[in-house]
Amino acid sequence: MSALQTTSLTKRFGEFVAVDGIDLDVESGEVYGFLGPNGAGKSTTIDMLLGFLDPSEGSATVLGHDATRESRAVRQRTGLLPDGLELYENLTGREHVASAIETKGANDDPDELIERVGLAPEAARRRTGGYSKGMKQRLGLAIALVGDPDLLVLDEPSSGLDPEGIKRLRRIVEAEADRGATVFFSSHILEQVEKVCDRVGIMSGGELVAVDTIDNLRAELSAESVIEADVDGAPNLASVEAVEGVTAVSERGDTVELTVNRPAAKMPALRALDDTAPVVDVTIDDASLETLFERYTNGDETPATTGDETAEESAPADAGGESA
Ligand SMILES: Nc1ncnc2c1ncn2[C@@H]1O[C@H](COP(=O)(O)OP(=O)(O)OP(=O)(O)O)[C@@H](O)[C@H]1O
Repeated sequence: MSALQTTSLTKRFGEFVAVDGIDLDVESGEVYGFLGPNGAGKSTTIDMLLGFLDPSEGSATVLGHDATRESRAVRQRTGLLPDGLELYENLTGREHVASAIETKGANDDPDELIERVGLAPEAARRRTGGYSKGMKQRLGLAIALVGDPDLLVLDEPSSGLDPEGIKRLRRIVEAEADRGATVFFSSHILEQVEKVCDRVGIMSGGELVAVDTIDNLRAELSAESVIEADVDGAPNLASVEAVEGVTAVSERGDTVELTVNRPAAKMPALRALDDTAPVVDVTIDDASLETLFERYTNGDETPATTGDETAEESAPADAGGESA
């Protein structure tokens, strides 16, 4: 069953097409990574999914509700951590969580949620005006978790988190998925998406340019490995080039560089080379997920490989310990 489905979902701002006819399909219980560099259209899509923006064309169905006409019903069952969370500076963190519980008619214990996201109880009793980015993100996550939502929409949730916060976020996402929630997780940070998501959709320039499981992306990636082999003697490059799956061969001094387009071609290529000149050392560079991402989003801004791991000025003490 789909938790979230869009049909030709489009958003134009004047002449500019921010989201260009995307067809998303996210299964119930799935952890879906919504990837793309800055400006790719992720936040605009999320705003349409939750009824904050009307589509210019197309439609979205979220948890069985029309995202535009029934946005209240969608939002009641969704926990959202928005990009650029806005807080009331004069209210404490705990007051924000308590207010979210009241608004949703939920019966969560605010202190439990605060502990779960790793915000120290003393920090939660302070006004949010002095919060660091990481503390705001933790608080935003606590608010998103209110009422055990059927769908969690997390827009760049790791932004501003330190490594401990990122690990904790991952465990929370996993626990939410185990509970049966669907998690829609937007990010330009590949490393985190790779670790938690069942499938990813890659946005570029407003278009959904790829959708696949991480395993399939990996398989496609390993399709391009570069092998550097140091040889003792003069190799016959033509016989290596003849091996199926070898796409490029070049020689630099005693080093031969081979590019293969599938994992199964690595050993035959090396054997063929070794037959012509003994191979004395080998390094294999399997392309990273980042390389694939760059290929799909070519021309767009290069994504970061790690989070904005900005140290929090007043890093919250680990109130809850490291329980999973
Ligand atoms: N209200 C608006 N008016 C005009 N253009 C807009 C508006 N909102 C977004 N855009 C443009 O639409 C494009 C997509 O923006 P969006 O915020 O959805 O991207 P994103 O993938 O979420 O990027 P980021 O990771 O930077 O948040 C950008 O070029 C942005 O400048």
